Amino acid sequence: MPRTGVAHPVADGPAAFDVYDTTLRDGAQQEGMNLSVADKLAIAPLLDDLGVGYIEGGWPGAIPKDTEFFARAAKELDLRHAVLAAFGATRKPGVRAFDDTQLRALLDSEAPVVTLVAKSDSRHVERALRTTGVENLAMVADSVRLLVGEGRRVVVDAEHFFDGFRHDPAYARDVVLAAVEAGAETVVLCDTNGGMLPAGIGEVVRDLRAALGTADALTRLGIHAHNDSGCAVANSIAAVEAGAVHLQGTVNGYGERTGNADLLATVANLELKTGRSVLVPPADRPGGLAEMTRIAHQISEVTNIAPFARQPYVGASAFAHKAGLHASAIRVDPDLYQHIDPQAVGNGMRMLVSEMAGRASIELKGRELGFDLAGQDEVLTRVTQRIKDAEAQGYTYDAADASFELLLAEEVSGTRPAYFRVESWRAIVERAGSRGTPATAEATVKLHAGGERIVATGEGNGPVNALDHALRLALQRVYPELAEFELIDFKVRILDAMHGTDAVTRVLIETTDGQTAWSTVGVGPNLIEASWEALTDSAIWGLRNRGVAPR
Ligand SMILES: CC(=O)SCCNC(=O)CCNC(=O)[C@H](O)C(C)(C)COP(=O)(O)OP(=O)(O)OC[C@H]1O[C@@H](n2cnc3c(N)ncnc32)[C@H](O)[C@@H]1OP(=O)(O)O
Ligand SMILES: CC(=O)C(=O)O
Repeated sequence: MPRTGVAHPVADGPAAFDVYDTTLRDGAQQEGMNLSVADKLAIAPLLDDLGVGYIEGGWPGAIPKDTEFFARAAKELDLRHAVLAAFGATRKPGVRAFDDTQLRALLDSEAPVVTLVAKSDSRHVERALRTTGVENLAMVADSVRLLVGEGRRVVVDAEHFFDGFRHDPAYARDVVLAAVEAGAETVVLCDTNGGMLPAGIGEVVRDLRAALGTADALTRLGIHAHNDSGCAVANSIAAVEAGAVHLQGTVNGYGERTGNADLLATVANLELKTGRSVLVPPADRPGGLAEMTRIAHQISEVTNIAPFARQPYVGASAFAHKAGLHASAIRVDPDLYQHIDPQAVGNGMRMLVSEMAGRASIELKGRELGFDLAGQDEVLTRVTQRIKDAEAQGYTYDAADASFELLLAEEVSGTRPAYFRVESWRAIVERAGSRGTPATAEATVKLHAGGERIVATGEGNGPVNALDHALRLALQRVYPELAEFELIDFKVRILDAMHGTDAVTRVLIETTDGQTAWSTVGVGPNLIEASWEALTDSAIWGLRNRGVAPR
């Protein structure tokens, strides 16, 4: 087969099973996502590390950034296994394929694989394309033939296939046949509106294969599922089990509306639950399933969309255990409450401590934090009770590991790390000037550390900010390490909304020293008091974590 003008890495043909990523095309259709060319160039190698076979880079000719992406990718990307695919549509009705400017742009992209979206629901042909069924079949065949003749491998995305097949099975089948007979190597059945359920997907794929008759053996089918019914991953697996050998999806399930099938969960299910080997990670770089969690989070960094904690397999909560009964079984064997070993996908098990904890939860969390509490029933009972009492007052420890660790250290050793002793603190807010002039705050702390009594005053744009400055200023003379600590998140929650301004307040603070991030909690009837508690816990945990001895 001729391959003219192809500058990107080329794979000779489809594998027995293809994983085709469309994060950079359909994923980018997600509300709020706007990927630059540099973003796409940063994501593509991560997808290659994951081990996908294809990276759909975008729609050159329709979106200027995507045209630029393909031009730059040819020079800048060094992909080990994945092949780039350019996405576009079949020729316009009544226009020769050769003269269709968008098809020309797909050729100009020099992507070795071109994926064409084609109408396969006769209602869409008539109402959206406003042409005849016969002309649409010609649009599919002509477009595929042109691209194949120019040496491109062609995938056809049969848009609205499942709805179309149910409405007019013969026409939907004819679209598939037109693509295959013209030389498309794979026809991807799209649940474009995402409303299907797994049983229906399996049924349609099987019925189509029967309707293809002898052509079935020559036809590679794929699946492209959207998540509008919440079933995109299950629908993709149902299609694979019914015979699809090409899987499309997006990392983290990004995509139009409610997103596409999450490629990560789908491939993890296929590899770990059905025994198929579908990823081809590079031999010379860390990748594949075991790096999936890292790759998912690195891609989140580039898309600037916060990772979803409850995402299957790769989410921070995917293997986080809160209930005491779960922990007690996990202490015997983690498999009793986990569907896989989290390490298989590069994730890890975490214990959460809360009012739902039992002694086993505390023992396992303690082990995670470096405390061996096995057999220390008295300590375990005391800590469990203290946690339950504190959570009843409004504390929450599953979001404040650092405060829990300090509490545990105190119960184990009998004392709290004595880095400083607070004599008093105060904060005032002042607005000097007329309405519209920003208010400022000033705080004074008096404490004892390093054998001295220290009085320090800090200013800030609010009382907590001022207190934070004053506390650091006072302590930095004795603990210069504090200069590296930075407050990165501050959350306030009113716990008893019925009480209005005299309600109990919970403050959660996240701090970093550039290497580690830690969270602390404070609770009180007063926002500033709760904040002070979280701020002091934060300073103490940070110093203790660095191995600094009280001075
Ligand atoms: C299911 C999917 O997600 S497919 C991917 C969809 N992605 C995108 O739409 C993102 C990129 N899109 C774009 O940049 C623009 O929509 C373009 C450049 C493709 C087209 O823009 P415009 O020429 O301004 O047309 P517009 O978007 O208003 O309408 C789409 C046209 O394509 C036609 N069309 C739709 N599907 C197809 C198809 N498979 N084959 C040929 N023409 C098609 C429509 O009938 C309509 O034609 P009309 O202009 O004669 O009414
Ligand atoms: C092609 C595509 O993105 C769809 O049908 O959903």
